[in-house]
Amino acid sequence: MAKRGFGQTGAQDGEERKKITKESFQRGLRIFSYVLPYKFKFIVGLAFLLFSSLTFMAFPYLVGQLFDSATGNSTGILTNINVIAMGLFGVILLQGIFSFFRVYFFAQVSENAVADIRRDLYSKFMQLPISFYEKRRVGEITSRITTDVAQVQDAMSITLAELFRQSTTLIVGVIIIMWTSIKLSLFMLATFPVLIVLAMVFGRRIKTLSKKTQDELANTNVIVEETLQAINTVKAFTNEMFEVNRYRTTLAKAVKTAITTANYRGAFISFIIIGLFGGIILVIWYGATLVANGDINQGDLVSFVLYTAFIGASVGGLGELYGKVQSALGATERILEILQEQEEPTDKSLRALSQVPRVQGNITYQNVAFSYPTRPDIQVLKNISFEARAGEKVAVVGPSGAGKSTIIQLLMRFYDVQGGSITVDGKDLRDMDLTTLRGNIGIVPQEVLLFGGSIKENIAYGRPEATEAEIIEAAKKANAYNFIESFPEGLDTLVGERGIKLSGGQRQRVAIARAILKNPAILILDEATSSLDSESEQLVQQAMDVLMRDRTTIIIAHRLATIRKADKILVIDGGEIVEEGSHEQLSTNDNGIYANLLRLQFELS
Ligand SMILES: Nc1ncnc2c1ncn2[C@@H]1O[C@H](COP(=O)(O)OP(=O)(O)OP(=O)(O)O)[C@@H](O)[C@H]1O
Repeated sequence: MAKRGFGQTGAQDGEERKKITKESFQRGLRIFSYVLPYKFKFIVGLAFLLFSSLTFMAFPYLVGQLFDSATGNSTGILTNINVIAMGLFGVILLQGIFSFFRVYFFAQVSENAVADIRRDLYSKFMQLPISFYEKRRVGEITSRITTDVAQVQDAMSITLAELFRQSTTLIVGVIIIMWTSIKLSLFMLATFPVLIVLAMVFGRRIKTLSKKTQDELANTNVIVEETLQAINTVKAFTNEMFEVNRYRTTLAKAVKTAITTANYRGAFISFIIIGLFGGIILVIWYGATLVANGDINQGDLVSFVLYTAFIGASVGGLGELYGKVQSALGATERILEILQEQEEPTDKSLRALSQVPRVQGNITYQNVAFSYPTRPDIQVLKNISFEARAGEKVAVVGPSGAGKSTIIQLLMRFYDVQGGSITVDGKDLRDMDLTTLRGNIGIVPQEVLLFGGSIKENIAYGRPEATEAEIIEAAKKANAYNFIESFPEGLDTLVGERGIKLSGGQRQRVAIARAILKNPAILILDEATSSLDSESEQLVQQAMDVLMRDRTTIIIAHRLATIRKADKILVIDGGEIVEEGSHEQLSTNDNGIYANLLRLQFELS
């Protein structure tokens, strides 16, 4: 079967960080539908956030009062130094308590909402058609559920809170200073537009650079993932150092960009510091002249300076937050894009295989034409017509790349045909429910992939509701029970990454047991090209024979023994059926392709 091999790359789709526009912001807000189920906690969290932001704003005021009462200029209700100091402690205490509850509630909302997003994304991944996966790299897709979701989580818990806090500080701060002294406030505010314009120019540059850093880092991760997945291939080709160099080069590029970004970020931060403190010095200077003229008193100047520092910090903070909101919006859009992808039309109401209506298994291909969605210009199948009646065994043979696996993929409706039609029991696959179709097909692939877990779980994958007795029976029929029993833990023996490694023949027999348990009307066998030792081969063959009984079987055949038993042989070449008939009919035609294939390919098997 055609596999997506090592080093194969899918078309990479753009991952631009979206500019914040009204539309992107509105689209981004749609992710908040995930917050809706937790809206009560969210609102309580927001309230605590507001309380903590507001109490903090009392701090400069009280410090001013403290200063006034110390210098004997006190005019307000607060005159006693001790009372004011207590008040300051009170403010900090409240601030601490409010912050705790703010974090507590926001964590509950964001953790739950993010788990919901992850669950929906994963459920989507499971239900998207194969063609979706062919256009993308696995690393790219997994980063949706990891990196992008983490960014959204950050946005929901930290960024949003910061945004809210900084904005409150800015607005309330400006109102308070205006109220304290209009003159001084206007003077102070005159220095700010300059700061803001410069911050925006800086911010934009940093944003593009951060995106570049992210992209380059993603490239390095793709190398890690691909090579780890295909570590055997890397080692077989002794390409370890080649890969290390490839990684090193890509990493070096990422580091270079990251450092440039960091330089800009550093410059940005020092600019904020210098600008901010420069501004404060100017304000103190002008404030001092106002105090000298008796326009305001000393305590007011102290609070004013503190408010100015708060306002300055929040403006600086908002600049940084802009970038974060932007990344979060980008991540949100990428997540929503996936959530809006069209799923395969499976019937989710059919919970158990036993509920799937059984077909008889009459298969007809009528002038089928097909090209893969990723390569629409290459026609892989042309005008394929054949029939497999219920219970018949049809062997598909032909050179590599002829289109054998494609014929099978179309039967499972991994893709839709572009011309002609495929019917099962006279019904077009496109009009058939996908769950019914696939529920009636069993497959024993060439390379059997077992999931991490016990042998029992792996066999039960064919029919999750099966009882232990049924699993054992299937294992026996598949000639698998003997070797399973020889393991100390029997059916509970773990396989896969952390378990025992089964041999090729054993894996195939587990796959056969899976298919027997599923008991499908239609069977697809993709014979292994690599030969097993003769004993194992015989066991597999026997098991296959049991499995094929009374089912319509389509076999991508590589062994003469299998082909001989077939009711019909289809010889495929260049995406077309070039010969069709029984072994006896085809092998007598000495000049035929089949006879030639027999000589070249099957003679020795
Ligand atoms: N997912 C895919 N996307 C694009 N092209 C594909 C895909 N799978 C297979 N092809 C192409 O379609 C053609 C037929 O491939 P297919 O896997 O059906 O051949 P095959 O006869 O099964 O070969 P083999 O015996 O080597 O497995 C090949 O040219 C292959 O490159």
